[in-house]
Amino acid sequence: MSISYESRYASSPQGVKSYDTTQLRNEFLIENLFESDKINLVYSHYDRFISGGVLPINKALTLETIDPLKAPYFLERRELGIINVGQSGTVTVDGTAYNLEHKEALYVGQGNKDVVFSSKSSSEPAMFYINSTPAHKSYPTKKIGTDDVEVIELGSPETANARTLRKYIVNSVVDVCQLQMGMTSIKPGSSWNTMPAHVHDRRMEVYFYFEIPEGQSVCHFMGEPQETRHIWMQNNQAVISPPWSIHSGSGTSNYSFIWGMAGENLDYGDMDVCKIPDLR
Ligand SMILES: O=C(O)C(=O)C[C@H](O)C(=O)CO
Ligand SMILES: [Zn+2]
Repeated sequence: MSISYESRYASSPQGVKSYDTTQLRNEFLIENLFESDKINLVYSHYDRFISGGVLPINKALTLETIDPLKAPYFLERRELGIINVGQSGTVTVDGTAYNLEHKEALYVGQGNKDVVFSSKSSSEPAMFYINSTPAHKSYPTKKIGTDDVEVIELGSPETANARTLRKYIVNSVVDVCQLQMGMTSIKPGSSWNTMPAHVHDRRMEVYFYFEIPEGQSVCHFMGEPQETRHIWMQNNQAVISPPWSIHSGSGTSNYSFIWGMAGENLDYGDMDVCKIPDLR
């Protein structure tokens, strides 16, 4: 089989207070997203959010249904967001081919039966990072190129959090049921993402860290604002953030990450910001 999945159940904030490093990592860290000629998925019970990596090298890979969906095909009741963090590739949706270059994205609406991923070159493969959430309506499939995104500059070098945030799959760019996805790149010399930190109890979130240089790492902070924990992240790993948790990180160099979220509403800005001196 080219597709494999793992289920992660929800944890309460009370329970997480007593987790040691191993249990924290087992519950929230997603280590092996990209494996040659495989689709690796993690099905989180927070908002039934699926995160995955697709790495076609020698063959095309089909997004087949998985048992937890109990559905005849993957997108029967789901929508899908794809961002290519590798080289040139193609996603074919019910016979229509969409070429995705580095950092281009595709939104695939609910009801599409066949989704097939391929790379243009096996020596310089595409790497498709994917997020999928339950969907109640079928919206059109749409490619989002690097010129289509909404760009916001955040932070400053003085507070070590200068970064560029790009909104790819948000409802001002593409019609969606509940999925939101974007990419944030930390500027050289800065290290912090999402600082001041925030929570949004209406939505869970997953961060996928990439472009971390060899030999460097990102320390990701999670937990209730007054009860934080950390997880050391390596390149091309993701981390699940429960709705009650902050999600922020500081790297030993600059880096990028893809954020994806789902839940109650589509209001990107309705986060509850935590005052930095109040964090514990
Ligand atoms: O650097 C940031 O700030 C972010 O990228 C924040 C994420 O977009 C987020 O957490 C949205 O809720
Ligand atoms: Zn957030």
